[in-house]
Amino acid sequence: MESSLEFSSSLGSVSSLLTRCRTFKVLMIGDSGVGKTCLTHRLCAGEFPSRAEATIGVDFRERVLDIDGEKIKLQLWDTAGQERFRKSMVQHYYRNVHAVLFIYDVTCPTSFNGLTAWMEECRQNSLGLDIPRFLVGNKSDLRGPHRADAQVSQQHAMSFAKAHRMMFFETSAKNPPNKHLNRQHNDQDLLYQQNMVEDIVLAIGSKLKRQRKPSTTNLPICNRSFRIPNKKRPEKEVWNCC
Ligand SMILES: Nc1nc2c(ncn2[C@@H]2O[C@H](COP(=O)(O)OP(=O)(O)OP(=O)(O)O)[C@@H](O)[C@H]2O)c(=O)[nH]1
Repeated sequence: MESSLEFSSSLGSVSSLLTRCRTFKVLMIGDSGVGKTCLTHRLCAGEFPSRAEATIGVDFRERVLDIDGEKIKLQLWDTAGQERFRKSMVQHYYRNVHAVLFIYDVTCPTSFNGLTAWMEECRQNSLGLDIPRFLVGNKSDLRGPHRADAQVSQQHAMSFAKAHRMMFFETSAKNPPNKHLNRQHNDQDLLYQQNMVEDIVLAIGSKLKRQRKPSTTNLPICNRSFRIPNKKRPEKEVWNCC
């Protein structure tokens, strides 16, 4: 009896080992301070980190999703926004990328204007237009009725997303999402949702699941960090960009 139990449990482990799990590399890019690290934590661990420091080189986080019975692993590459912490890494960022999240801060129009430069960097690194792109306006919890000129309007961002065939989300890595606020869909690839961190993960996973060339067995097996050695990791400065 004991041995048959052992046998069936080892069969279970073998079958779980054989369970298909495709890994996709997802690049998080955007100006320094827009919240790439916090959003990566939130998307993968479901929480806002208690401390945020400037990313040096790149950090990794992973999230495994079950989409219609298939395991999809998203490997989020949280890249450095500051030029001095990224310049020697840029080529690594863009190798074998399956999706890109362009992130800006909704309370910082400069970070939105900076998206063109990030798109240009993608182009220079031969990122094909077939790679799914997502536009994410972060820090929606800081939106207020005042100083509309110091915020990026949702209409403006939506037009940008539509023009560049991106799926658009506005969210906050900090505040819990409210699934029932201001939700609008249309049947195009463009999707606008307010404050839905979890829906961003699902949208990326669902989009990638439909991709024909998903397998990335050549991705490095790396759990968390890939940093430029011998550089001190400074505390994040307070951001007053706009
Ligand atoms: N209020 C609010 N603050 C946020 C949010 N996301 C990030 N922050 C804050 O914004 C600052 C920068 O966040 P990071 O996640 O380190 O920004 P980053 O884009 O990774 O910056 P780099 O690593 O320099 O590229 C930190 O002080 C965070 O606490 C958010 O959704 N709401």
